[in-house]
Amino acid sequence: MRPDNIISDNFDPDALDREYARRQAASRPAEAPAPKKPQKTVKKSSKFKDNSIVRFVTDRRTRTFAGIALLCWATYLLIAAISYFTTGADDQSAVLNNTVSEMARNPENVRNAGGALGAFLSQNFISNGLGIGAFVIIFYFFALAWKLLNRKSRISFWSLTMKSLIVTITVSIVLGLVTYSAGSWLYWGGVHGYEINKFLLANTGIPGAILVSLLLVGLVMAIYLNELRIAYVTYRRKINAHNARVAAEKAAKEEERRRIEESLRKSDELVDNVTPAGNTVAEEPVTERQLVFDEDPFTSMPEPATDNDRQVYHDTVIPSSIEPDTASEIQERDITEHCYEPSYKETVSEKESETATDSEIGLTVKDNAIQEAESVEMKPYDPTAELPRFHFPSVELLKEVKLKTEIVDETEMEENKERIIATLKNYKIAISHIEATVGPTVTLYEIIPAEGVRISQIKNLSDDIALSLRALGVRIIAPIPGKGTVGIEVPNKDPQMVPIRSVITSRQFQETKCILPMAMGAEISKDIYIADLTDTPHLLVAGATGQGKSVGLNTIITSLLYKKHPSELKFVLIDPKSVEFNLYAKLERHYLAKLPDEENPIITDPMKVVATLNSLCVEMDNRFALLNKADERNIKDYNDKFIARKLNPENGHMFMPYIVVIVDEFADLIMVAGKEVERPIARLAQKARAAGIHLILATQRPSTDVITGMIKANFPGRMAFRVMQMVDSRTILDQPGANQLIGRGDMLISIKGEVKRVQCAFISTSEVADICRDINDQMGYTEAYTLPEYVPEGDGGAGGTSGAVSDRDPLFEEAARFIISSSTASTSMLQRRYQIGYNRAGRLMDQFEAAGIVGPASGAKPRSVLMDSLQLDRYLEINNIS
Ligand SMILES: Nc1ncnc2c1ncn2[C@@H]1O[C@H](COP(=O)(O)OP(=O)(O)OP(=O)(O)O)[C@@H](O)[C@H]1O
Repeated sequence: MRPDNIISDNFDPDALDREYARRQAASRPAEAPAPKKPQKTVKKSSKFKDNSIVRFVTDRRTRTFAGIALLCWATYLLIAAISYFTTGADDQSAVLNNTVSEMARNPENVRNAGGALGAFLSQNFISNGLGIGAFVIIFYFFALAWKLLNRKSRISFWSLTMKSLIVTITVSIVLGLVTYSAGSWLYWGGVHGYEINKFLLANTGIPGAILVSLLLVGLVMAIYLNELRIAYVTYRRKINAHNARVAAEKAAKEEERRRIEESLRKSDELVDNVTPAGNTVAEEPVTERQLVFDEDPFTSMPEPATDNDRQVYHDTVIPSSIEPDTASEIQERDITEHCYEPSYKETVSEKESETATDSEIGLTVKDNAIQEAESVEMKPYDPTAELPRFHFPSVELLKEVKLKTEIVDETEMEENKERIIATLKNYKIAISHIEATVGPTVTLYEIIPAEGVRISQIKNLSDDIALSLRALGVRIIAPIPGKGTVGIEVPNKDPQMVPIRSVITSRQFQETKCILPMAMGAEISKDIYIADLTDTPHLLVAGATGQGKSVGLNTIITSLLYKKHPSELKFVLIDPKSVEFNLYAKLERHYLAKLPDEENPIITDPMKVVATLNSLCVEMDNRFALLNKADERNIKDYNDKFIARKLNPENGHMFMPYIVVIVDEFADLIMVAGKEVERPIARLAQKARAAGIHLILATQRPSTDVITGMIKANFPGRMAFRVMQMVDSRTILDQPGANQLIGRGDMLISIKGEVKRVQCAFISTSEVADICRDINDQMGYTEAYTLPEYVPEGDGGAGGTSGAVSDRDPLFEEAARFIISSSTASTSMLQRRYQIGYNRAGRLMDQFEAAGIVGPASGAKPRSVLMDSLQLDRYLEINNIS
């Protein structure tokens, strides 16, 4: 028997095999041949034997027997050791001069409760051995016995042995020192403690001996401090859990009490309404119950959920004068109307159905009575709990830019004023008042025309005013909506940039209540302009090249990153140019959403864009299904309900993050994928808002072939940077103005029909990189948010791949010839060649595969072409295709 293996914490039968083999090998005669071979033989030959030993040792009965034996042994030792303190002095001479059997022959000479053996063991373990430290050994035996008897015990054999040993030695040495000079019949630290201290005192003096003792005490404390801490934490946790349970029960009871009160109150009203006027019998129970209530409805009234509740409730609440049918109706209506809390409702419904059968009053249990699990006692769901330590990027990552205090000097302003007045005068337009507001890039001169002046007259003078002011891009707003004035925006000679830091640290942004705040920059009034993307709800961004679109998109993303936890927001970043969004790839595990198995978190391949957009449509549909199931109409209410734990995750409910889809260079996408892209975009734009999906499309070319009527109609939010032609301004804003902007982030934003001129906040690429790095350095999810898989129509279906004539694409023959002539077959090639979308090209490729023209797909590589043109001719002929 190998006790080590029996009592080891992590018992490993293989280890037992190995150990056994090792010992067998060790016990072999020295002249045994080369060590390796025989060892193997031994192992093999003893396998059967080993297994039976292992089975025996690990058998539950063996362990139990060993445990009980050890327990008895430890108890015996304890009794003998305790008895030793009162009998040891008397037994000492007998023990020292006799053997155990000699003492046993004269039991009258031994007083120890453990008899001769007890006296012998006590003397040798305590006085001659470890002193009081021997008790630690006894404790050790108890602990081992417990471990053997209790399989779930988490005591580790080696840890227990080591710790017991250290404590035993410490107790022995420390007591040996403390009682070194005490004249006693016993060595309190045992001979062991005494001898060590004798040695230490002789060699190191008192300080050396004390230091050794202190060192040992320190070691023991270090070992047990952690254990004590763990024990304390476990204890606290138990106490807290208990308190929470008690509080929850109390809250639940309180809630139930409130509901019952409410329920009874309503039934009173119903009874009053149903009871014929002047019926005195009806009044009695009400008064009675009111009296009962005044005492305590919970002690004096039976709870409706108990077995007799229906009857009591019936008897008390519903007057006997009411016809049974009416009574049951009242009951049913009352309960279904007022007991809407699921936990209670379930109970009541069950009870009701039972009672209904009993009393045959025909109560029906409504299916919809069981709603989503609601638990009053649970804390609200915390979506951020998975990443509890996530912190928003520090504003220190954004550069502090020293701004000039004076953007426009007084003389410049006065000169401009004079020129405006003079120009207007030339056209016989008199003004009664002029006032200037200096913004970061433009100054707004607000004039109040004299009476009788037609506004349109001023409107037509923008070019003349621009000429006289020698300024580019003068914009006239006539009249300024909501004010009785005409505005003339004149660019400042020295436009000022608006650093993103000033926007992010602004009070407006810090205190904003917007759900998805886009802090875009500063208005002319220098107020920070913040729009809520959820109100927008989809945004078109346009501007000629180099006018600030990309910076604008970065500003939007940054302001969202500074406000939304990764659990609340996901981005789908589409960048056909493959340059703008690369930096954001670092946000993958925190903020990005992508298709399953997609490697690149930034979508650059137009074909994948189509798949992603369609997948977003599936996500939208899935979300709507959940909203319907939860009886909610939009994501906000749904999430609120989920947070309040009124929706059961087991029924598929989950917290939904907002999804913001941003496409940089939409024109490129439309050119490649055309309708294939436009269709899902239009679908999303029409419906996705309620599902928390918002789109931002940016384009350099706001022409009507890119921003089609369908797109325009569904994108109410517009953001226009400088465009070169008025027609582009009209396309994007439905009015001129964007062509008069001065560039470098100067923009017009139209949200909910209101147009504002804003200087877009500037964020540099290095700042974006720093923010992304800061987020990436923090703990994130294991992967990006996974969008649902999208299976293109016809994929895998008979129609798509069968190659049936009716399903065959009209381009089949032409495209097949093209593929054969070019000896390569890829979907993107077909798309480019025939200007078709990804889905159609994919379908064509499937038909080619079904016809045996091309081989199966092999990852990203083009498919192999399996036919030559002659074979193709034959195929077409046989299948009657031409
Ligand atoms: N808000 C701004 N404040 C100050 N300067 C800006 C601002 N926005 C853009 N700029 C300047 O204009 C340059 C071009 O901006 P950006 O890259 O955003 O243009 P774009 O419209 O995206 O161009 P493209 O369509 O060619 O990508 C920037 O490098 C910067 O110098």
